[in-house]
Amino acid sequence: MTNPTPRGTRIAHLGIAVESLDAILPFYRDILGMPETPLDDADGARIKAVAAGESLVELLQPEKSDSPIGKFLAKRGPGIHHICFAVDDLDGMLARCKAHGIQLIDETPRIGAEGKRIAFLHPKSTAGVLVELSEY
Ligand SMILES: CC[C@H](C(=O)O)C(=O)SCCNC(=O)CCNC(=O)[C@H](O)C(C)(C)COP(=O)(O)OP(=O)(O)OC[C@H]1O[C@@H](n2cnc3c(N)ncnc32)[C@H](O)[C@@H]1OP(=O)(O)O
Ligand SMILES: [Co+2]
Repeated sequence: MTNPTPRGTRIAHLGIAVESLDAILPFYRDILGMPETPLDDADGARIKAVAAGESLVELLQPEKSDSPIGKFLAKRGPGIHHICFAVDDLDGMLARCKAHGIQLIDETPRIGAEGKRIAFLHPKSTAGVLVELSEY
């Protein structure tokens, strides 16, 4: 099988569902010393991000209970919510995933919190892990 991502697939970010940004941000930013990076809020969540080298950690606090993060917190409590991989060609990768039977949540890419094109894959197709793909 040909490698569709010549630069390799790096982790763009990890998404962590949190009850309170105010309570947890100081751990990452002030104790661990990870620089805060401004991001837009999205998908009914307030988002704060800190840098981990070339990757980010997104802290996601729900604004409403029926949002993806609100439902996740209610069912599972705080914890790792999704992993995001950067790919060179998002449209090509979505077609490739679909051709291999992976269920797409977003058939059409949309703009994520970093202003990049993103799309999610369903956790039922990916061993229970919600996967986000982001174009470099
Ligand atoms: C895009 C902006 C930003 C960025 O980085 O740029 C973000 O990352 S925002 C992050 C929040 N946005 C999303 O998560 C969008 C994608 N997610 C979804 O579309 C939904 O959350 C979905 C489809 C994964 C689940 O929605 P649904 O309404 O079906 O929720 P349920 O609670 O009924 O869950 C059904 C089923 O899926 C399991 N589930 C849900 N979330 C996760 C998860 N994060 N990881 C693993 N599994 C998950 C849930 O437990 C249910 O399983 P079941 O066995 O049926 O109980
Ligand atoms: Co994300």
